[in-house]
Amino acid sequence: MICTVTFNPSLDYIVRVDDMRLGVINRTTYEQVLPGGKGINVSIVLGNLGHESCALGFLAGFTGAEIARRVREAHVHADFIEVENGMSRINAKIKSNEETELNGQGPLITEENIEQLYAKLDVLGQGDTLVISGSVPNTLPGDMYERIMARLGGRGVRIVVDAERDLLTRVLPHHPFLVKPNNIELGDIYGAQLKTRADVVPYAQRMQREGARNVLVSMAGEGGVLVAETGEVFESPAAKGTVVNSVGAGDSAVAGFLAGLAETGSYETAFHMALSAGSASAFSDHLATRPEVEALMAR
Ligand SMILES: Nc1ncnc2c1ncn2[C@@H]1O[C@H](COP(=O)(O)OP(=O)(O)OP(=O)(O)O)[C@@H](O)[C@H]1O
Ligand SMILES: O=P(O)(O)OC[C@@]1(O)O[C@H](CO)[C@@H](O)[C@@H]1O
Repeated sequence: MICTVTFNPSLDYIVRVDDMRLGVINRTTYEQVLPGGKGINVSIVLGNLGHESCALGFLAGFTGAEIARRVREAHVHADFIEVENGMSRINAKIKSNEETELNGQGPLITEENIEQLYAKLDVLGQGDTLVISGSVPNTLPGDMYERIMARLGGRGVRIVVDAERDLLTRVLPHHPFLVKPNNIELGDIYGAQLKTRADVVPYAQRMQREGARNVLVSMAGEGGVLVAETGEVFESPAAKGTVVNSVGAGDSAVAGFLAGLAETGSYETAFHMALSAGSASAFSDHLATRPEVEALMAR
């Protein structure tokens, strides 16, 4: 069984604005609303690739109800916890001359809500995979991911973490199965500017020495690097294409990696499926579908 946890789901409000300017009224030329949050995106792409998963997390208010409806519409098994205070966020993704994102804070999650989540996670055991990704609402302590890993430790659950800074570094001693920083996040952690795939390799290896079993570093149009637990290092440029919406490309890469590994047991194939799923999402206005991923892999 694969489960994803999204502490802070969102409705992603994606708009295009010609020549966006601050301090004036800007009018959109295109708008779209999608269910979002990193774990939810991973679940949707896993489903598109033919792998079932269960989406866990916290939802609140009318936005929460709409996120749940849209996740179910995407045929993902959802088992969210409804919280009482506040509302799930609406994250604005503004596409103009540059891409700008405005991500909200999210609702208040109580200790009781966390206990409800633990109860759902306690069924996981040997052979199961848990993906925990994205930010946590700022009302929660910064060691949430670490606490989950400590609780599940020793049960044989493969844990995948896609998060920034402390949320990520604090889980490394618990030996996550996979971490997926992008090159900028990896560079921020180690105080380095990582522009090329060659720049990234030693830092990905360092993150592996600090505890991660597999380190997948995504690099947008530059492709990515995988330092696998076998000791192998894979690197590849990204497929060429026209970017339509890259929101969720990183989550698609995580889903592609898990699907590729489950199907073939090969880290090399998993790596290429990860990059292809990321690019397939970036090249369309929806998250990657299986035929789109296969077409890019064949290239
Ligand atoms: N411009 C692009 N051209 C081709 N492929 C892309 C592009 N942007 C992203 N991708 C693909 O998607 C993968 C993940 O993208 P990226 O590194 O932007 O993830 P991310 O920073 O985690 O993104 P997000 O947080 O929006 O999900 C890349 O490794 C690449 O394979
Ligand atoms: O604020 P977080 O939790 O770090 O990121 C949330 C988010 O930007 O990540 C997804 C893309 O990866 C979007 O669907 C969503 O809006």
